[in-house]
Amino acid sequence: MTKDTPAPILIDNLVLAYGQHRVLDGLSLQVPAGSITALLGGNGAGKSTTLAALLGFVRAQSGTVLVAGVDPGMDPDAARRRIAYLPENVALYEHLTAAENADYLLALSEERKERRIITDAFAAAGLQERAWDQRLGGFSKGMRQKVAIAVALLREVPVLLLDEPTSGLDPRATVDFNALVAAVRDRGTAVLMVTHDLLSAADVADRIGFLEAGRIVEEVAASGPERFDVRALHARFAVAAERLAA
Ligand SMILES: Nc1ncnc2c1ncn2[C@@H]1O[C@H](COP(=O)(O)OP(=O)(O)OP(=O)(O)O)[C@@H](O)[C@H]1O
Repeated sequence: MTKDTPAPILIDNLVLAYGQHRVLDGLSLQVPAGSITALLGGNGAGKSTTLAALLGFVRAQSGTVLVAGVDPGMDPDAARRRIAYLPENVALYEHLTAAENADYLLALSEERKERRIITDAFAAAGLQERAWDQRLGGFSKGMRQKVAIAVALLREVPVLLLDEPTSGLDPRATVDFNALVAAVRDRGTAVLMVTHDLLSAADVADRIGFLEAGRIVEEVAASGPERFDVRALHARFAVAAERLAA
């Protein structure tokens, strides 16, 4: 990978409106390979819309969106083949077991793996062995996410999108989840995480971007001289959220 390699997630000057309502207004954001960016912002700031644009669910009025070099507006299927996506409520099949879910989801994306490879990924994701052949019906949110992230790990895609992944997780499950996301990052994946959880973002992200009025108003780094101060950020973020709610 050279310095000149384009970032797998590349958004430049994106303008996107629902009817008359302009939600993204000149949004620019790049997530390089092997890094995690957390996108924070108040309710309705456009975080999920940003993910929808990357997934090709919504089309922009102007600007550039590229997923590993593919424009999701032009070829949404090709873009989605390059993305592992965990929506806020992970969609899995309740009547199938964890292993059957993984098998089925991998078959859908034409990336079937043998059982041993699937169960190795479950183990890496921290899903207990006794859950591998249980139906999803009784699984907690944390367990569902482990299944989903195991599938994401197996797909070996360049981009991972996470929508509010730690909402509803207890602190232990949040720490475990963040460790998993860091492991995915360390394999070279570009990770974009939408969240309200500043502490969790500060724990795992390399960069945090604040979305307000349809664009990134501030971006901070997790290491080096620009390393952010979580308390100062929290104070600023709370003020921004109040301003949006007003
Ligand atoms: N399909 C849609 N049609 C019309 N308006 C929409 C649609 N989806 C989202 N919006 C509006 O766009 C704005 C941005 O919504 P979005 O879901 O992207 O925000 P968000 O930052 O993810 O919010 P939250 O933190 O509450 O999940 C909101 O005002 C929302 O009502």
